[in-house]
Amino acid sequence: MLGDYVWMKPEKKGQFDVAIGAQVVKIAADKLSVVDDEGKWQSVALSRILKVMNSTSIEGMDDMISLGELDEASILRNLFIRYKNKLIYTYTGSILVAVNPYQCLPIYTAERIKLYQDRNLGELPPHIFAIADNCYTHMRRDGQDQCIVISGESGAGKTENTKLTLQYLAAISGRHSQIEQQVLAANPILEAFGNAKTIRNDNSSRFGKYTEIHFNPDGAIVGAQIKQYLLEKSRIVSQANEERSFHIFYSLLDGLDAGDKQRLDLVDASSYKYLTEGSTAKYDGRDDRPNFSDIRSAMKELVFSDSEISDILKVLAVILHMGNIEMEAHTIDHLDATQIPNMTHVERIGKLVDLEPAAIVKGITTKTIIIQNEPTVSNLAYRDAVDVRDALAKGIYARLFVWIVGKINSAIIQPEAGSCSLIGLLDIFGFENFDHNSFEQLCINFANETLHQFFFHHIFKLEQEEYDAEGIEWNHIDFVDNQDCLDLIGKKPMNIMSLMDEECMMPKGTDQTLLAKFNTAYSKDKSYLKPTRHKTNSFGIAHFAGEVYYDVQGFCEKNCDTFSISLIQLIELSGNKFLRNLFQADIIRISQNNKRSPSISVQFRTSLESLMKTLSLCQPFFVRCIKPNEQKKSMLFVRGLCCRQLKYLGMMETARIRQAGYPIRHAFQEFVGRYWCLSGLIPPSKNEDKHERARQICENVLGSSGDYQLGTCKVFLKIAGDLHLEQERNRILRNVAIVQRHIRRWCQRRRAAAIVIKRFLLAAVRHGRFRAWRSFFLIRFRKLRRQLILFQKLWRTYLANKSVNKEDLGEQNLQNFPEIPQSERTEEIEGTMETPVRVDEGVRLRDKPKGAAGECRKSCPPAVAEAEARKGGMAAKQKKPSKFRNLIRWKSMEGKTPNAQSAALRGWEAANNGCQPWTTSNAELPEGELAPELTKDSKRKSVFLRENGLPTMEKAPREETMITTALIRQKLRRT
Ligand SMILES: Nc1ncnc2c1ncn2[C@@H]1O[C@H](COP(=O)(O)OP(=O)(O)OP(=O)(O)O)[C@@H](O)[C@H]1O
Repeated sequence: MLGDYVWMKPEKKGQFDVAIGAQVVKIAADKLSVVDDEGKWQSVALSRILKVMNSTSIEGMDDMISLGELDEASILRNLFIRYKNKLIYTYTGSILVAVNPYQCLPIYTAERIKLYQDRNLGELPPHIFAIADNCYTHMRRDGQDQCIVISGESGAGKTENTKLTLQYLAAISGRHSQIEQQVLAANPILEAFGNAKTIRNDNSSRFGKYTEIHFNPDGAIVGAQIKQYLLEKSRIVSQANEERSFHIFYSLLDGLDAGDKQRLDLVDASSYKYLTEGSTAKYDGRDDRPNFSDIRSAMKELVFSDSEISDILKVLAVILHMGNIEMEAHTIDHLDATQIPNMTHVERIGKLVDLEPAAIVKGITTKTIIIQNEPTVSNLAYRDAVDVRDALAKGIYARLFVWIVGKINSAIIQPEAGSCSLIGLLDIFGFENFDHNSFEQLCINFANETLHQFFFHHIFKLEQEEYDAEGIEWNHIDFVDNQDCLDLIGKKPMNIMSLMDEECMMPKGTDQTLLAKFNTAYSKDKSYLKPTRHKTNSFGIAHFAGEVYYDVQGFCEKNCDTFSISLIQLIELSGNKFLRNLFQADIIRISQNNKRSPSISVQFRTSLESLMKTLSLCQPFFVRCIKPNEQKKSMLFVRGLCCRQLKYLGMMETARIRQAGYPIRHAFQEFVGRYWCLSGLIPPSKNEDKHERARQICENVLGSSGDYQLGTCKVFLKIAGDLHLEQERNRILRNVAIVQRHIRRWCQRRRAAAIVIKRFLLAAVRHGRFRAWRSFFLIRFRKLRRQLILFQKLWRTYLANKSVNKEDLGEQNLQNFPEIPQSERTEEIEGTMETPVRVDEGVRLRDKPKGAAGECRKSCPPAVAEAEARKGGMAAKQKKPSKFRNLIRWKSMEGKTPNAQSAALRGWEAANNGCQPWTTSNAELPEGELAPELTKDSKRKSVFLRENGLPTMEKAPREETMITTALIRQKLRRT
């Protein structure tokens, strides 16, 4: 149908040509017009159309194993579609495929780092940060060492992804300490001394690197260690066209100031033979001058001392001068010899490292051999002398590089880091197949074969063996095992490398005799390819990534790493301690009469074995880097090149096995321990059947999705199943955390409140405030009690008054109060004073029998009455409430001593306590008119009056008070 996507057969039938996707734009009778994935319009016969494309392949998927059709064409298209959309990362299960974008993408920001933190694999779009985070999480969760193996061709992006991983780990580990800065600072130094521009990559690592990052139990970086493998030291003396030597030389010559340059007798890069072989001292995209200052500051960060930096610069200058030593063929006594016509550079070297020029000349133009325990010196032919000179330069640089790595390690390795967990990052040279391959390529490809086996061993062999052992149902997938190839190069007893070693020991061993031995020994080996007509000096090996032919020229010399005794003796003569120190191990070896150092192949195999041992102890993650084009251009995806890399990396088989298999597995105990919260709220007991509980959890959460299988000891999960379980667990834990947070907050607040009170009381007691607070509360309590009593009183009074005839009590206000005749008043006074009547009895004074009162008066002489009045409360209480109570009182107290008057008043006042009398200030009473003694009495502040004889809560209005005061005056005057 129009608009449909289809698969088309490839035009060519090459090894790496696979079906291409296309969209149908026109349909004719026997032809289709299509636009293919590369944007080409084509009119194709129906026979070229293979099938309609699966919907998953049209837009592309984050994870290859989700593709509906899993073959080379769909995997390649998936990468292509995503690459076009600047999505350079894609998963194949837990394996990350990274296509080099050759441009800066805004996907490595601090926000991205935060985004990927604590996320499960597959939760977010594929990213190198997701792998790094997963690795970190696994390390912390399981306490197991982890490693990330980053592989791919030269220029595929291994080093960039290693750096990004390192930056991510430094960012999330959270301590931001000096050690993190030091670990990051190691990179520019290593790149300067170990990287160079090659045809394939402008910043190619010419050594393998395994970086171990050590973390403490809190997940913070506490140290690191770097291991280096097989530096390509031949680059020091020669480079292919358009290639350069190691970056440091160009940075040094561009970045050094004039004074330093003069001191080292250095000029610009174009003046040095060792730097001009490739005729590209400068290239776009690299500025060597600022790089040099970066390198120096990185060295400072890693505690390189000034004298060490100065010595390093001297050694580099020596290497450059060495390359410029010109030699001429010469004969002495009819024997080949070499002479040095111009001694300028020899003298410069001598000056820099404190060596006699004659000793240098002797060292590089002659050789010392021991014959019958006697050292015999012979001249070297021109070619041999050049080789010795170059060997000296290479030897010095290789040892300098080892020393620099050691120096970095001494700054970043933490002695206590032994007990910590680690994450290892392996950035090792990819598979190499050039037009001309030599000994180095053989070693590099051997390392790649070993890593490939590690990868396949992990992905296939172990996986299949484990499925079988656990009784998991799945379809077996065939894969190509590279064991034969490994055996041929370096594993079986008589392998290529051991034959090389043997040949190096032979006095007459040459590269040609070595090749002849290979041809004889491996003529029947499937992986060995005999020299062809065009490649007579080469042998081939059928690697997992294709056939590679190696030119044997220089094999023996490179493998033996001949660094003659004469040269070691020359170094020993140097007054430069740093230089002598670089050769310390060789000097010791020579002094112990051990003439031979282990061959390069032996050293390489030993370090490779140790690396594989380390990796096998870790939980590995794999990042497979793909180089999309050879031109280093952005947005250019060359299908053939990518397809080749996918094949070499075993991505097709990987995708299939990952799709069919269960990459994540947990022992029952561990699984139940982690996910028990997904099957109710009861934690697993010790004796519980963990298999049954694991089954319950899987059924609860994953149902019949097929994302899991239960083995005999383990739960096997697909990525999707694991992701789902993790998400569910996180959801439940989040909810639990919310509840816990509330409870904790409540408890915390209670505890905090108790602490505050306790603190306050302690402080109060300490500062004497406790009493103040106590009295404060007591005052409040008493006030409250008084108010209650008052209310009680008022209520009772009210009840009592209710039963009293209000008319008889005389409801007259003060304004129209009638004049009281003298007689009446006296009687009243007398009656009142002498006849105690209880108010609450509700009996009027006048109603009481006068006789009783009279008798009382008679029986009570004035002294007794006074005493009565002094008693206060009782007497006053018994008096009938009256407007004139005070007058009566004063009347009755007339003629008494001021003290008696005052006492009577106090008694009265006490009796009226709580009755809220009218009060008027003494000050308002005219001085001398009313009880002058009273006003003089400082304790008395008020005269108490009663209103209508009834107790009241209301305060007297001001005018009434004044009237009352006037009335008192009037009454008193009258009396
Ligand atoms: N993720 C990326 N983003 C931007 N540019 C990248 C990325 N990855 C790689 N590159 C570019 O590709 C170049 C080559 O990458 P890198 O040096 O990492 O390759 P390599 O695989 O380590 O090569 P070699 O094996 O030669 O060291 C880098 O210098 C950089 O310009």
